[in-house]
Parts: sequence; C-alpha cells; structure tokens
Amino acid sequence: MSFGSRAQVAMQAYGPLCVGIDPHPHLLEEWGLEDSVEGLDRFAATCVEAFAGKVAFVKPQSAFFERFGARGVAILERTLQDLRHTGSLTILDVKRGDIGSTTEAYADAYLDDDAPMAADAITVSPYLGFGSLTPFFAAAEKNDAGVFVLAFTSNPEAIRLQTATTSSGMTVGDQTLAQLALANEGAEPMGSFGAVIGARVAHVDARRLDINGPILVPGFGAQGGTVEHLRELFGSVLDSIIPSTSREVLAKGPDVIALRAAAAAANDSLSLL
Ligand SMILES: O=C(O)c1cc(=O)[nH]c(=O)n1[C@@H]1O[C@H](COP(=O)(O)O)[C@@H](O)[C@H]1O
Repeated sequence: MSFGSRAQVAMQAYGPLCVGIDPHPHLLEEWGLEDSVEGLDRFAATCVEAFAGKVAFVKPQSAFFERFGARGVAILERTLQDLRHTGSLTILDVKRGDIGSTTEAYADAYLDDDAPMAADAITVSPYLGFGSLTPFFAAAEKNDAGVFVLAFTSNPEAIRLQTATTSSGMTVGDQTLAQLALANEGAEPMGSFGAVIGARVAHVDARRLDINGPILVPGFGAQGGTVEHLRELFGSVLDSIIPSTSREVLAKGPDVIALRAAAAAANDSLSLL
C-alpha cells in the first residue's frame, strides 16, 4: 500500500498528529538523564514506549542522534526499527538534498525497505532544484515510502528565499507546491509526496495548497502555532495536514502516561478543526 494510502489510514485511526522525537540537551536534563549516549538511549526508548501505536506519525530528528556520532546513529536506527509495524508511521527528519547521483545514495540509505535506517518517509530540501529530488521520488514509489519536501518552513530566516519570485512568476515555495501537485496527479486517495509548511507562515498562495498529498505542519505548539492558525492557513485542505509537535509534548516526560496524555490532548484539540 502506498505511503499516501497508509498515511490516510493512520490518520483515520489515530488522528492527524505527528510527535517529534527531538532529544534536546535541556530535555534530557529535565527528564533526569545525562547528556550522553546512555541518556539518548533511554529518551528514545521512552518515546517509542509512549507513542508507538498511539499516534499516526512519529518523527525522529536525526540531528539530535548524530550529535553522539556512530553510537547515536545506532540508537536512531534501532528507534526506527522499533517503531516499524506498530501502526505509527515514521518520518525521519533528515532534510536531505544533493545532486541527483548522490541523492540516489541518500534514497538507498533511508527509503529502501531493506536499509538499516529505512523510514516510512523522510524530509528533503529542494534547494538543488526540484528535479534533483527525482531519485527520492523513484525510491519512495518503489518502496511504498513517502517524501516531504520543504516548501515554506517555520524559521523566520526562510521568508526571503522562499518568497523570492522564480522565472515562472511564482514564488519558490509556491512553485515547489505546484511541482508536488504534478507529482501526485491522479493518485488515490492521495499521493505520497508531501510538503512541509510551517503552522504560522503567512505567505502561501492558498490555491497552491491542494497538492493531492499530505502536508507536514511543524511549528504547532512550542513555536506558537495554534489550531486557529491551522484553520486559517489550511482551511481548504484540513483533511491533508499532519500537525507536528515536539518540545510541547516531550516537556511532559519522562512519564510515559503523561507523554501519551499530552499527545492525546493535542490530537483532541485537532478534532476541532
Ligand atoms: O521538517 C520539519 O519537521 C521542520 C520544518 C520546519 O519548517 N520547522 C521545524 O521546526 N521543523 C522541525 O520541527 C521540530 C521542532 O518542533 P518543536 O519542538 O515542536 O518546535 C524540529 O525537529 C525542526 O527541525
């Protein structure tokens, strides 16, 4: 079953929320853990226990694992494996992108079903040109995986680049959305090629939001994004959005029940959409 279909099934079963696993040093400390490989290991295992089979999407942030070198990456690998076949889909947040031939190797690393680091989906950057992402799309199609392409990110520095006008007359971000719509054309119930749009961005052409694919929406929670922001920005495509939160939910740890309750409360708030 394609990632687009699996995403829809998971959203119907658990609600649309994505919980990020972002083991910030300050969160490790708040959880009473050391800022060490052992602390990371405990943090990630607790997140798996709390969220696997409880939310539709879990998004490990690779950077916080890479900080610890090979041993951190081994924990990321195990975290991805532990989340597989639990009902929750993994979105590995690695924001990759390179020239086509190298992209093929990244696609092998993260989207090949048999790869040690295989995820259900990954985040990618279109900065080298949308066409450079083709190997990701091909690998995703072959492995029933998904790809989320950065369109309008939540960081304040993004606006100048992402709202710059391209030769087509569209902004860079809108053009990314238009290309995603083409890539997902005809897919049912929706395509597997998603966009990333921050919860509070104000410069998206609403006509471009219908990409016939999922939209990952970070910035919900700790970055100030609310249900009201989601309703305003995504009014026409609310069924396709995956609001993502990390710190706000993780701050309730390390108690597994409290973490689950925070995720459930966030999902409940989204039912108001
Ligand atoms: O791709 C992402 O998830 C992402 C895109 C974006 O535009 N903004 C953004 O904050 N993120 C990620 O979302 C996570 C932050 O979530 P919060 O802790 O809820 O703010 C980090 O892992 C970011 O890398």
